Amino acid sequence: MTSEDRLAPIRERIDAIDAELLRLISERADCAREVAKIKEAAGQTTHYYRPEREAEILRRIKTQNPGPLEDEEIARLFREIMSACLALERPLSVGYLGPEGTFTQAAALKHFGHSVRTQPFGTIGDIFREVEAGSCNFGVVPVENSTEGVVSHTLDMFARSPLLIAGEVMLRIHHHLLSRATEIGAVRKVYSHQQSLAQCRGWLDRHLPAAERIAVGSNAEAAKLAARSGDCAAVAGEAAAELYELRSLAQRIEDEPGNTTRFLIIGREDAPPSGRDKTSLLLSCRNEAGGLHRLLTPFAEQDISMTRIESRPSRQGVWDYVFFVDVCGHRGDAEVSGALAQLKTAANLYKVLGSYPEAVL
Ligand SMILES: O=C(O)C(=O)C[C@]1(C(=O)O)C=C[C@@H](O)C=C1
Repeated sequence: MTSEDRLAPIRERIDAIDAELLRLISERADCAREVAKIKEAAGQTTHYYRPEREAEILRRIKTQNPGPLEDEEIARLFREIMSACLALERPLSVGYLGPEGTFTQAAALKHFGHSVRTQPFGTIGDIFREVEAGSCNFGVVPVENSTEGVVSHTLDMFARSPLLIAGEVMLRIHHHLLSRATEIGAVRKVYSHQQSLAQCRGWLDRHLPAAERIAVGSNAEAAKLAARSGDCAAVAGEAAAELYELRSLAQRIEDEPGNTTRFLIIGREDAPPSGRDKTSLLLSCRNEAGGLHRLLTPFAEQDISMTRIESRPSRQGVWDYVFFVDVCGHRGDAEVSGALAQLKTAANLYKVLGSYPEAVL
């Protein structure tokens, strides 16, 4: 029997499975239409997107996954099915830090799937403004990188904005050296976002010590610039290579192999409880011995884990600081709401930035 003969019956099985999958996915899409009708009747026009429900579904799929596909892979497939179902109910528009091809766009698509309308904006401030004005349903902004630390501009925007955090996305960041040149030796200038240059500092020192490093607004803009001249390169992601037709001269040049960026989903509302949530807060206390310790004591007393604390100058006094704090749990949970009530009375500044599901994908 030839290999073609052996393949034929398996392909027949695949065709039958595909027909069944198609039937089931269409049936699921019909259910989404029913859901939309109920939401419409209830007048919940702003609640078509349900982050807590999506997080629950993805978590369940991952625990039920029998293999052989990886949990992440199967969750990505379901992510896209839900994205298409939501688009049938009501398409979402999502603003991100552009231009096209940035990691922020990749984060937006990872979180919402490919059926949303993504819209690039030039600055983090523009994204906040557009979501506040209602021209985008949600925005996606970078907040911290595992190698380079916090994106301070994003944190500062929260201090001034009424927007809330409705979700988080973790994205593994792989940087490549992209150019029209055919070899690394021909590269005289390297463009990238300053964080990316910093994340690849060691590699650039070793392989391109003489090349000039130029910081620009985004990795995608760097790729655009690199596409203009044969002796330039960009440090950017895979999406930018395709978009700007650049050759990848070296892959995965980041100094830390676990390099991950965390992005936040910002919206006019945060998310209802999903069972595994985080709450982000903006706090400040009196500038005195033990002030911060006293402020955070309610979390310890209620056994609430703090996953992050970041300090930023308050811009009000020379030595005054505000703290960005993330804790496990939803602000509607009894322990968290108890701790928050205590905190509110003790803090100089107290602002809940939102409760939202922990990243699933
Ligand atoms: O359950 C809902 O409320 C739905 O709208 C359905 C659905 C889904 O496809 O499962 C779609 C979009 C929502 O964001 C959450 C879930």
